[in-house]
Amino acid sequence: MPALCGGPRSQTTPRLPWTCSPRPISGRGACWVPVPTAPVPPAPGNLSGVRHILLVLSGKGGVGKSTLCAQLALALRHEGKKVGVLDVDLCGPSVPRMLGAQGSAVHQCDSGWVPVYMDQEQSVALMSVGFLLEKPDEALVWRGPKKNALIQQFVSDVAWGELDFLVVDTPPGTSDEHLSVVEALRSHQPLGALLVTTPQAVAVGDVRRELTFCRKTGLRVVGVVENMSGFACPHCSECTNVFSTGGGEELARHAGVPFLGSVPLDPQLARSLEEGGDFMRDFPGSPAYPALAAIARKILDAAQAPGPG
Ligand SMILES: Nc1ncnc2c1ncn2[C@@H]1O[C@H](COP(=O)(O)OP(=O)(O)OP(=O)(O)O)[C@@H](O)[C@H]1O
Ligand code: SF4
Repeated sequence: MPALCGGPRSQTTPRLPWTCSPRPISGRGACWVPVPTAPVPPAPGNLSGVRHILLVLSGKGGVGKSTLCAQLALALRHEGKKVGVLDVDLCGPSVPRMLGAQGSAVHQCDSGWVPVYMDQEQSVALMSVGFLLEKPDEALVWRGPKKNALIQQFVSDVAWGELDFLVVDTPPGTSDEHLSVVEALRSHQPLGALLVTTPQAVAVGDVRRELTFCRKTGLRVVGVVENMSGFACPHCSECTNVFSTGGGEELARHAGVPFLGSVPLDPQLARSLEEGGDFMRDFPGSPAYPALAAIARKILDAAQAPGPG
């Protein structure tokens, strides 16, 4: 693992094309805010210690991509893996809040940006534009080239160290940012995509477009997950299908890709996400827990299976 600066941060300027300036963030020291100065060349990368990269995609907003990213990172950690979470949902970064890291600052050291670690063992590392904003609810109003340059820099300039998995949260849809992240990551590691949908037909229709995106960009589809698949009552654990159900499984079968499982709407999960807690540690008896744990195990199996991802 490359040496990360644990002590006072050095004031090394990151690689071109960025110029960086230390900017104070209220009550929590300085963070480095990148300012693009030129078109971005392909970077050699800082991902040499990362074994598997999982891109989490959905065609529609609000279906639970960030939730799945955060919880699968925790579930993989509970399986003894070292995990990184890269949040490239630049306009709606929610992973820092969900993992209780909101308000943390990114530091700079000789090997690049030091991610924010969730624990002393450094078993979950996070990088998000949310750490670079002066105010957590500030909007990033940038045009495509600047966003693409920041994504490139997240890939090339973060000192991830040794990771078993890097889970990447993306914006909804198939935009420029998706192409940028696929291009930026492609040369580094075997890459797979996890497609998230909800049971309603519209979300399933949108996820079909994600499947097309994966085919066109040569991304291996690790599997489909159906989220918000029924409401799990916290009192009796009865699962009520608020919407239709089974759409994700049918879609996966139709597309010839694995179906990894269904996660119910779970009030305990919602609360844990709001509070930034460790759901996989704190709620082993809750209805969403076995579903998430089983999906994480299938991802581990997929990572061990021969193939491009
Ligand atoms: N299975 C679940 N049980 C309870 N609440 C959930 C579940 N999945 C997601 N949520 C809640 O639904 C909301 C939307 O989820 P999330 O932010 O993960 O979606 P997203 O697809 O990442 O959204 P965006 O497109 O805005 O990035 C969040 O408030 C989250 O807490
Ligand atoms: S789901 Fe129905 S049966 Fe279960 S506690 Fe709620 S109201 Fe009662």
